[in-house]
Amino acid sequence: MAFASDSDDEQALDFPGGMVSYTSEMRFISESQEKRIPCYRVLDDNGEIINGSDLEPGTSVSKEVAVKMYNDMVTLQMMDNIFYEAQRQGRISFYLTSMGEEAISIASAAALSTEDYILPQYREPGVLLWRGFTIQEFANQLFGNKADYGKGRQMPIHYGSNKLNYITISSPIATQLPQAVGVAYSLKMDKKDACVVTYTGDGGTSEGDFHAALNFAAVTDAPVVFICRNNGWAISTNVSEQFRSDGVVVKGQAYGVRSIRVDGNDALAVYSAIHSARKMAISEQRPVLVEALTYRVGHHSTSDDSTNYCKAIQAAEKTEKPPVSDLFSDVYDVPPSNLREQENQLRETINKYPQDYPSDVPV
Ligand SMILES: Cc1ncc(C[n+]2csc(CCOP(=O)(O)OP(=O)(O)O)c2C)c(N)n1
Ligand SMILES: [K+]
Repeated sequence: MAFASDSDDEQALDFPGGMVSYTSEMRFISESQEKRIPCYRVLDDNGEIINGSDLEPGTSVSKEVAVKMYNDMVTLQMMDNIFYEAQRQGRISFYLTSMGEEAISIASAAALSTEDYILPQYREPGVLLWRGFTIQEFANQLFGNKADYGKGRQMPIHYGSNKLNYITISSPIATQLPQAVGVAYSLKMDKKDACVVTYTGDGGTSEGDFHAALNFAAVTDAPVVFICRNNGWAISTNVSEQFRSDGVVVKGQAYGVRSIRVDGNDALAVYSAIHSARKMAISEQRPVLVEALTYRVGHHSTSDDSTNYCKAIQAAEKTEKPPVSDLFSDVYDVPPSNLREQENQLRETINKYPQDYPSDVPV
């Protein structure tokens, strides 16, 4: 049996990737850290800048940029409301809103150059809006008309724009991630002063493509920024059923990718983090992972009814209604005759017209 000694610990193994020190202590690496990775924010709960907060040095947001960010976030909400209603009216076949997640797409777009390539998931039309895609251009795609750049071949919301360096959305989750690394590698070979920014939801990180992409980006030193919108849900699957790790941010380190967790509802924090991430990606030629914590305020899409996976709602819906007799009890110790008469009349009416009364109320 070997005993631990200090001198043991000083010995090291020269192994590909660097020196590995020896230890005679058998210690498994814990599956979790004691404390969760903190979430970077700049604004407090009231939207005021926190004193001494760490905005990236040199990143002051001009009034013009701040106003455009606000305008675009409001425009995105209005656009979502109108197109959502159009879908409900049967005028388009499908729609998906960004409600609750506007700050991630708009503030990240604000921190980029239009030379940077975007490989989106589907909840980032805010980037297009920021870059000047018009409401008419969105509408043309949604209606699949002749003016749609995709010639009506795609489902609604699968936008794309050559002019704006926004690669067309494809439905299969996470395929854009390894593709983004390929695009970033080509920018690297061409020595371009630009990077690739690719988006995924937390659900996308449960796909193999996410893991392949992070590793691929790390080993090719590709200038790509991965932005994960962690809104806690992949349609009806909660993150607790998707992974046991501390969210998504910790996966970066395992692949050798620098990473940060940020408050996705804090537009200034998103702007600052993406501005820094872009600079690191280009000047240091490396990938960066950003996990933005956020909430999906609406349904997943028009094909989904999220009240179905509210557990509370399902349980309440399945529980029997109180019986008819409860309508007449709990007021009088001995019900007066007129009340008993009303109860009898009600029961007779229900017996006569059962189809007009809810079947789940015990008579
Ligand atoms: C490979 C693949 N599997 C399943 C689906 C069906 N699907 C569409 S969206 C979605 C949820 C994705 O969730 P997430 O990545 O967290 O994004 P969010 O919708 O929350 O923005 C799923 C499972 C798909 N499009 N592609
Ligand atoms: K995709």
